[in-house]
Amino acid sequence: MKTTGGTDDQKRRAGERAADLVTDGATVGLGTGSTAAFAVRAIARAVEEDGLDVRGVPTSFATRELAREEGIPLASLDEVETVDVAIDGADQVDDALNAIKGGGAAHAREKIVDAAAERFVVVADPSKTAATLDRAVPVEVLPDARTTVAARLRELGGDPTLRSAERKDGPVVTDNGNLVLDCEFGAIDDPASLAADLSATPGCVEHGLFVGMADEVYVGTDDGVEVRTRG
Ligand SMILES: O=C[C@H](O)[C@H](O)[C@H](O)COP(=O)(O)O
Repeated sequence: MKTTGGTDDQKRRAGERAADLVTDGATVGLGTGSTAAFAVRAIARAVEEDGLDVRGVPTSFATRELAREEGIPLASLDEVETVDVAIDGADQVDDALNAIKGGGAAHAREKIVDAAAERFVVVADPSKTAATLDRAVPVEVLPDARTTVAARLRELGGDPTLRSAERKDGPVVTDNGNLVLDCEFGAIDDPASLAADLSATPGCVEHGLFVGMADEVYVGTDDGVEVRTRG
């Protein structure tokens, strides 16, 4: 379930500008998705061409593969306690820098890495920005809990749909072996309250609401990068 309408040039500008934040010796959270991939490639170029000394912490199988191919030294999630800077994409970002993530079903690991970061930078294109979050919220669930979690999501006013795989029969299975319910809530006026309700639902492994986490959002435009900062 991808919801992107930006251009590659917009995404590239955002990703490459964010990659400039990475300094020598840093532990870097490597986000997932088409926008974060531009940052991953830019970091890899700095490693190869400038001898930048980093270790990357990938947030998904796909990002680990990309970073490995591009030659970024890696550490796995269970080897790090803190991350200096995390650069990650988003499906939607509101004016308060709250985000919906998980269009690629990577939000559980992304949230762990992004929350461990001293500085968490979202990279996006203008199609991702909105005054109020209103896209479907991905909810990763233990497979056996999908029915009870779906019932709870309906109690919370949502309309959940089991995410289907595009190129195989059956559902999407996350990197963690779980399923994803995409839940429409309409306009989300109080993301913090909804996030707390989702986190308190037994069987919900992680949801895609990233509330109060991003320090900055870099929005790539047709001629530059707009930097939005918390506060
Ligand atoms: O699970 C995937 C992630 O949350 C992505 O960061 C998000 O879906 C944005 O991806 P993209 O930059 O490809 O739109």
